[in-house]
Amino acid sequence: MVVKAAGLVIYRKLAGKIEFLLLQASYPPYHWTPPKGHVDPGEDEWQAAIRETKEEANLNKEQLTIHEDCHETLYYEAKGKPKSVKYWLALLNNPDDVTLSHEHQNWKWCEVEDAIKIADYAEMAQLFRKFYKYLNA
Ligand SMILES: Nc1ncnc2c1ncn2[C@H]1C[C@H](O)[C@@H](COP(=O)(O)OP(=O)(O)OP(=O)(O)O)O1
Ligand SMILES: [Mg+2]
Repeated sequence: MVVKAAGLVIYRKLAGKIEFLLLQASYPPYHWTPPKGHVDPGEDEWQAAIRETKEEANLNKEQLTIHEDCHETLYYEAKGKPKSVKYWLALLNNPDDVTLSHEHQNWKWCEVEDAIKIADYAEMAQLFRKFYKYLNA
């Protein structure tokens, strides 16, 4: 059984530059990902993505413009189980402050190459490239 998760790849535009939001886990391996988490029973991936973004970064749907047509699903193994994570791209309308839940210890706004470095996983790198291309198309 695949463990399903979902999230939002949030970006902002600051001084003409696109920056992506990454959150650092407060537990090993202290990895950096966009806000995301498990799909709860009775929820679909879209609902989970929005709920997790609120819980993890304190950002509401109203503060975001979600690009419903720009999404990607990653598949990898986490804690010995296959996991899927569906991400949609979302603009943070105003570059407001982000506040964190206890699950994270730090956050960072990163330009695309920095986001790719810090996220550190090959599929995540591809996802950032694809979403960045979408924004520059
Ligand atoms: N894109 C990825 N590819 C491969 N491994 C990853 C990727 N992202 C994270 N991992 C690793 C880091 C951890 O060792 C493990 C679980 O991380 P992650 O999927 O972020 O779940 P999580 O349990 O920390 O949080 P969440 O509840 O938000 O899904 O998988
Ligand atoms: Mg999470």
